[in-house]
Amino acid sequence: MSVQCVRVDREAGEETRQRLAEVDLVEDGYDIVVEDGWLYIPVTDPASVPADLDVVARDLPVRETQTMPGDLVDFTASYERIGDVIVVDEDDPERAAALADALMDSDLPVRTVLNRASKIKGETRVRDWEILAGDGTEAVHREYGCEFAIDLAKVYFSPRLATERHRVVEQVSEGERAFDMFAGVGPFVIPFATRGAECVGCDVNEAAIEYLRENAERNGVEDRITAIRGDVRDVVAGSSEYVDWADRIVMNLPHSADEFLDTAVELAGDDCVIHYYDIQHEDDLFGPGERAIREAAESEYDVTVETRHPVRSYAPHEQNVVMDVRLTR
Ligand SMILES: C[S@@+](CC[C@H](N)C(=O)[O-])C[C@H]1O[C@@H](n2cnc3c(N)ncnc32)[C@H](O)[C@@H]1O
Repeated sequence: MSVQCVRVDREAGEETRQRLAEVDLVEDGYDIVVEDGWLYIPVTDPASVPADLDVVARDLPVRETQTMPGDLVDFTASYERIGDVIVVDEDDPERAAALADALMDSDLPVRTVLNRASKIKGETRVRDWEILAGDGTEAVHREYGCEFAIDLAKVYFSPRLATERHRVVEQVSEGERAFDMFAGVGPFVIPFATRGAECVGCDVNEAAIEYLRENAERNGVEDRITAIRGDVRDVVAGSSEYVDWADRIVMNLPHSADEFLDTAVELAGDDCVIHYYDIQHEDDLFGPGERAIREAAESEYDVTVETRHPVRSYAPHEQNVVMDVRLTR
């Protein structure tokens, strides 16, 4: 997949990587690649890259897990970075404590180290955390020029979807109307609004809606975002305001998006693209979603699947996939 990268002479590679890492700009989800004497370092936010560095787009291999940098090579655990919070997944308490100490002593910008203490669960898709070092579960994360305040103990957020979200964001044009049915803290609608879209983000989680409002203000787009708390089915059924309204709909609730397709069809205007996220077995990644969408929409709309691709692997033989589906009538 095409990713924004800093391209530097190989000789200056490590120094540049460290410089970008210090300001939290290295995108951990892709491998760094060397080719023809150049090093390509994927970045989270091309707009914040210092002006003396070249930013180019190129294909890079997706990195399934991030391994610990230089001074932490003894640890094989993977990690994710959300602002200055590092998230690890370590079952052994002694190793977890040693890992947290090593991370706090490393040259990474780290305020807190969290260990996963449960799976993502329930309607709000939040997990339990063990605080291994530092304080609190709140972070401010930057993604492609936008800033998101997040409390990981209260809301869902995954930095691994950054490139996929950016792919969708790039399709948005000024003046269009976008509805995110499961908006979380706003990683789709906030960048949509920065491109001039009029957006609605709905979420059943009160804390997510509070952060969505705060993040809209942080990014100066509060005038273009309406944040609504509630089950999106009730929100749409209870008001005609958004019926036939949307040019674009985001459905990122992968295990149960099919249960919300009737609501999506109600929201859709005459020409509407749905970004439909799903988790399916590798034997038939797209069939179940496509059949469900056709069943919900085909009596009213022509249905065209414009894009389909895996986003990341979810479990052995299971993939998180996306389809961009256009409904026209
Ligand atoms: C997988 S998260 C996605 C959040 C965000 N779109 C993102 O990419 O980070 C799904 C979100 O849907 C919300 N949710 C679950 N059921 C819902 C419902 N019936 N109506 C509205 N939101 C719901 C959860 O609270 C959660 O924030």
